[in-house]
Amino acid sequence: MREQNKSVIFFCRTLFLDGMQRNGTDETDKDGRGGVSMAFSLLHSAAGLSAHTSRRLHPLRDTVADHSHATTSSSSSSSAFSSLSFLCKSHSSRLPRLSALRPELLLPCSVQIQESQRPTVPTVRRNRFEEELGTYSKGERCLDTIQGKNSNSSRNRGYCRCCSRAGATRVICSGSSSSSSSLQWQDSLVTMEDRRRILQQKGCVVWITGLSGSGKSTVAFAMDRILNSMSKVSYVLDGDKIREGLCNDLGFSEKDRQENIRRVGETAALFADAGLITVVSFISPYRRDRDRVRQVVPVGSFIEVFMDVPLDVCEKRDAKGLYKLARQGVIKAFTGIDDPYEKPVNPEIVIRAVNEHGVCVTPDEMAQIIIHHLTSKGFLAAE
Ligand SMILES: Nc1ncnc2c1ncn2[C@@H]1O[C@H](COP(=O)(O)OS(=O)(=O)O)[C@@H](OP(=O)(O)O)[C@H]1O
Ligand SMILES: Nc1ncnc2c1ncn2[C@@H]1O[C@H](COP(=O)(O)OP(=O)(O)O)[C@@H](O)[C@H]1O
Repeated sequence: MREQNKSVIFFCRTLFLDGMQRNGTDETDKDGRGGVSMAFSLLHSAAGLSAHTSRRLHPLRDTVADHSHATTSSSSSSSAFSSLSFLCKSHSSRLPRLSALRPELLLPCSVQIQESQRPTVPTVRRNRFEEELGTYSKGERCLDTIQGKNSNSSRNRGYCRCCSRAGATRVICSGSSSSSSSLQWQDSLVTMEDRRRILQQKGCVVWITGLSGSGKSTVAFAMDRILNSMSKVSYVLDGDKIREGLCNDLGFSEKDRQENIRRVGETAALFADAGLITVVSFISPYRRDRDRVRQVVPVGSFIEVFMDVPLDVCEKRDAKGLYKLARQGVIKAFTGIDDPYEKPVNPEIVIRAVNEHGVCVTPDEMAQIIIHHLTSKGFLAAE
């Protein structure tokens, strides 16, 4: 068993799910279990490993056990990517819960738990959106200022508002906050460029927005299939699927939609950081929410695709019968009927149901338009 796993680990691609990142994916999950187990579950799926819904499992203990199974079984797979291994590095706030795990569960599945070696600087990281849009109070400083370090991590963009240093690393302020956690971002020792060389592609987020029935999912999965046939590693985050798991506590109010998009945006950004062509198909009706996701993805790596399909076409399709129910008033706040949809102002790609000759465009043709864009921007090549 141990020997077998050694070889798996030797070949595998690693990805850190660091306690720090819970600030993004499970910020509203006070318990902290849901986001981590869901992230494991999604990554299992992305790697083509056996995926279990997090709700069926005891979060953490069972995902680790599940991971043990996945790692072992992946040893026979020829796909390098299916040998994904997770090194879960814990910060102090998570230790009590993780330390309850039995060592015999942890050792064979290469999940290592260790406390940060670095001295902990009492820092508090706010919601990233607030950081970028908001201002800092007197006395607040960014982590760069405290540690005097600079990072070239692709996700650490922007500038520090307190010291106004352009190109500074992630903005983390040391001011007071309602959160009592002591967080410190640890940069990965593997860069995006390292991953790009191996995968022969550059991670990005293809964000498909449009009305219900505009063809978002159809195009997303057509892209996934075509990219797969080109030996490119892609993964679709589809509204329906994510709403069953990661966002199953959310409805369709403006606030819930905002949180929905924030969570999937953070998840997509992690997937892109891991090198995947990440295809996201959500209505995402609010321009502000989409623009915020653009901010958490490296510059140039967010490709907004607008499914410019008129409401009457979507309503005629009514694949799920939801428009009919919305017109009858059974479903409230349905996008396009009694809830707003804000069209993108300057999307990278606009997809229309008919071409300039008035001929219907097939889903594969739509997918090819997006893939052509990815190729022209260099996302499907190593350099
Ligand atoms: N009130 C209301 N408005 C819009 N859509 C609704 C609503 N209620 C349920 N549904 C179904 O939920 C799917 C949209 O989920 P999303 O996560 O993409 O929505 S959003 O981005 O948070 O607005 C959407 O799926 P798609 O048809 O694939 O877009 C609908 O099937
Ligand atoms: N290019 C297309 N031409 C014609 N029908 C399409 C096209 N793309 C999708 N459809 C159909 O439209 C309906 C809604 O598509 P779907 O992908 O589920 O939309 P969304 O994810 O935006 O709700 C489905 O019945 C699908 O078969």
